[in-house]
Amino acid sequence: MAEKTGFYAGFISGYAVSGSFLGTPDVGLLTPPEMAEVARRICASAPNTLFIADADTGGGNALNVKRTVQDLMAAGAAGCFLEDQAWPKKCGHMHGKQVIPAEEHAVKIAAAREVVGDRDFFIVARTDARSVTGLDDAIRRANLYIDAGADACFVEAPRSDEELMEICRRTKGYRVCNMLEGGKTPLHTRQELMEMGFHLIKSPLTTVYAAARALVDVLAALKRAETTRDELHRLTTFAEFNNLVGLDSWLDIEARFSVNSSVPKPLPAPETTTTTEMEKAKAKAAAVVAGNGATNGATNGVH
Ligand SMILES: C[C@](O)(C(=O)O)[C@H](CC(=O)O)C(=O)O
Ligand SMILES: [Mg+2]
Repeated sequence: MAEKTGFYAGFISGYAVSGSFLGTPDVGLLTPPEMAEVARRICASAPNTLFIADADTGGGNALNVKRTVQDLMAAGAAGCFLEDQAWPKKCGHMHGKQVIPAEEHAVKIAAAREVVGDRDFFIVARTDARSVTGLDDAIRRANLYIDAGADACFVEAPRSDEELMEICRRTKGYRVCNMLEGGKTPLHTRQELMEMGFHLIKSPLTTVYAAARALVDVLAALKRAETTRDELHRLTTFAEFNNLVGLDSWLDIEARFSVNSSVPKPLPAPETTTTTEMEKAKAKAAAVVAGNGATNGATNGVH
């Protein structure tokens, strides 16, 4: 849906996958192999979209980071986030977070960089230190992680426009900003954040919250009225949904390769659908990531 809407990149949110895949809050229950499996399915269903996956803490030390990054690359992701929380982590906007020593996380970022080598995979180093040791330490950590090999830094959960601007003034590399509805950071447009100095902007929970709102409301209506005949405006139509999941292209294969059809006709050679280097560069330079969750609200689109 994000791809069809015109987003060319998306974020696969740990919070959203915890909620939709496990039915649990984002408090360290989702494991890296589960995230890699979801990422594999999402990347396969939208092969022309770049996806950055949330790798949380990477699952442990440098060894776990190596496996996690390799798995996400094999899944088809274009990049990942690696954060400096102590395990079990919590959603960045929740209370009670703890961080590991900065030098320990810098080593994990360096390990991720080594695994990536000269392949094109975007590493975002996230720090959760703002609510633990303060903004100055968070900024120091972000710069340390850039020096260790991250492409971009993400200071999690700044609390005001002043803090957003301070982060842009004092951090190196590409900067990521998160627009989380109901979180600690004021909501801004892509343009406003880019003017402050952010390069990659995501709305990680927009789709999962929109899907949850719709499900809660329609189920309540069904329970109350015991029919949905007056609720059809809340739903996609049969045809609309079939179109979203590409029914026509599958029916075309069925028609051409059924036993009753004559000799199957191969399609003309497809146009190149792989992501070009230019598109990847575009995503690195200036992207707005919107929460992408498909039907289960697990992922986000990017402008
Ligand atoms: C972006 C995020 O990593 C996610 O999983 O969606 C979140 C939300 C956030 O903290 O900004 C998370 O891990 O908590
Ligand atoms: Mg997360």
